[in-house]
Amino acid sequence: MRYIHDTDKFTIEGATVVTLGKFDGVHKGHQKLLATVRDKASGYGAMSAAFTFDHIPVSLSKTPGQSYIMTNAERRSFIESLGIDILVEYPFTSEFMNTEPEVFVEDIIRKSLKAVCVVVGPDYTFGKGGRGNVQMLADMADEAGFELVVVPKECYEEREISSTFVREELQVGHMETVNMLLARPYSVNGVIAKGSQIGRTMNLPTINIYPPAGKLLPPNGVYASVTILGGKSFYGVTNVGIKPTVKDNAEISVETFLFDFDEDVYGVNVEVQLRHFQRPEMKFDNIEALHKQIDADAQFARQLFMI
Ligand SMILES: Cc1cc2nc3c(=O)[nH]c(=O)nc-3n(C[C@H](O)[C@H](O)[C@H](O)COP(=O)(O)O)c2cc1C
Ligand SMILES: Nc1ncnc2c1ncn2[C@@H]1O[C@H](COP(=O)(O)OP(=O)(O)OP(=O)(O)O)[C@@H](O)[C@H]1O
Repeated sequence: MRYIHDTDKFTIEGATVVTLGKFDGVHKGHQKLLATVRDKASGYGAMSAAFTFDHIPVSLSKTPGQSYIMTNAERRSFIESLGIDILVEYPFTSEFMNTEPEVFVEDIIRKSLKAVCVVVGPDYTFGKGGRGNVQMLADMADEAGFELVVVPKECYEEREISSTFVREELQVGHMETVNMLLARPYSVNGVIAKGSQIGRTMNLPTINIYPPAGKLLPPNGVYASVTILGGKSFYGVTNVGIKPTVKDNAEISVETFLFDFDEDVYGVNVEVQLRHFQRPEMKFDNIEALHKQIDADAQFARQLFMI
């Protein structure tokens, strides 16, 4: 996949079929758009492209101080896995925010992207003050030389799927719903760090990762999880939180006890998929009480996974 970023000047040799938006989480609705882009691109013999932004300023987001379902690196790698040829991560500057929608269509969609087909949802808006919309795209399509495809909204239980919907469910730990909306498991990716090694003394070897800043996490607590490590999947149980029983700092870690696994793995990249919320994180009176609870957590997760 060609990855265009950190520049507002780019040219693409040849035509594209493009979809545009924020694509946080790349949920089921986004995936439908991207699948349409791929189909249309093969019909046109053009390249498939997604146009998004490096970041949306917090002041503009619907939820102030908002974090994101996916980091840019996660979004990029998932979009690549969907077989998209070009990803543009455009700098979201104040100059860009003030671009009139007609100028956006002319400069970006027509000249830079050389779009022969534009695929969006019915509520797509763009340009200064969000004045550009699907009607405007339809009015400009002939002259600008592209076909406009408007994909109907994908719904879940009668509500339109959106990144906002995913965030709401994630923040209350409804992992089954989140994973349904995302059409895949929500995951946290990171490099395995050394913990304080207390786990080993409890006969509970764990892998610790520190989620990147800006990554939206579900509530602190214990989750039945599947970890992808070295191309293999491992069932386990994961604590998201600050380990109040043993730590006095507030750094959030994602710590997983993998079932039937006993290797020293540090510095390796893993993906921890959170499948089911089991209980909130708690402060225990002593390590023994904590250990007993973790045994019960592991048993519960094993039952859930039927292993
Ligand atoms: C499944 C699981 C559940 C946990 N639950 C809690 C908890 O409720 N409260 C807490 O303080 N720590 C909890 N922890 C974190 C433990 O305190 C931690 O595993 C142990 O202290 C080892 O930490 P270390 O990796 O930094 O050595 C949990 C860990 C796991 C793997
Ligand atoms: N459920 C959906 N079905 C089909 N297309 C969708 C769906 N949700 C969003 N889209 C389209 O995907 C593109 C990118 O959407 P974008 O990420 O900007 O918004 P969103 O997913 O609705 O999230 P937010 O809640 O932040 O507004 C837009 O063209 C939008 O219309």
